Amino acid sequence: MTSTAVKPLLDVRDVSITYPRRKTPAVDDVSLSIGSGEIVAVVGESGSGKSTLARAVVGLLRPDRGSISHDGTVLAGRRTTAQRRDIQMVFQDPRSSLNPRLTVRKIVAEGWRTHPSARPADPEAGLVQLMDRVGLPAGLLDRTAEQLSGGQAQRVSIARAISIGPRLLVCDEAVSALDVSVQTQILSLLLRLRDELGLALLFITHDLGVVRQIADRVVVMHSARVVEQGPADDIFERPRDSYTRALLDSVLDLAAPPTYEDPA
Ligand SMILES: Nc1ncnc2c1ncn2[C@@H]1O[C@H](COP(=O)(O)OP(=O)(O)OP(=O)(O)O)[C@@H](O)[C@H]1O
Repeated sequence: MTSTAVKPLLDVRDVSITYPRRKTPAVDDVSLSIGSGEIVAVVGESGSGKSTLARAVVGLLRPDRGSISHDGTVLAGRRTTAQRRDIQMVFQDPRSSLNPRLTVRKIVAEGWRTHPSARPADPEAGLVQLMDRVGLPAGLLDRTAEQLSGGQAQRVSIARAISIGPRLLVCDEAVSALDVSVQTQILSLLLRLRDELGLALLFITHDLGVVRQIADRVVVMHSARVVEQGPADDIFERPRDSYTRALLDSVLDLAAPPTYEDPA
């Protein structure tokens, strides 16, 4: 009997990263994979290594050990234009990741300069379509980034990221700076983009409530290492690791209904 192994879109194998002048690794022997159209959340407390891992996946940092493969090809050395195009990042705070003086039009079309093959035949129609995809009126194209609300700015960041047709979006705390109601709207936008475009997401967050809303699979990090990973339902309903259980308990405490004392 023959079997054809499906290549994951992204495969992180035994990756370790130590920052210069640091004694302990920021990421220690981490492995995870993401399939096409899959949403994988990496969750853990501040300092557990999540952002370092995200930066390595998009090529901003190079692992000291282990490998990162894209579509079955190990990403070593300089990435090709196609590899860079395929993995895009959305940052935490759209107000600091977007140039406040640039118009939305300039920001969203920016990627077409470095990736001309992604430029649509009719760029203006392409811009209007991208705005529609992220739920913004085309009338905002001539506003500057500083004139946008936080939620609008994060939608523009997402439009910029998807303008060149990536297959994987790395979202590093992409909703943490937003109000809870705006968070929910951005999460449903990301879920819709997964359905419409087949986008995969590597979703970095410290917030288990966010993970519950969006993830197919969850990777729990603690002190630079993966302590547990699996389907979201298993992690939430049958956590095996004591750190995962403690994380879940802390959220359950927060979510517990308030108890009122009878003043009488
Ligand atoms: N540029 C850097 N130089 C040296 N050490 C760093 C650097 N960036 C992060 N670190 C250290 O690496 C470890 C992991 O940090 P990282 O930012 O990846 O964690 P995190 O889980 O994303 O936390 P946070 O949500 O607070 O960013 C921490 O000990 C942090 O202090």
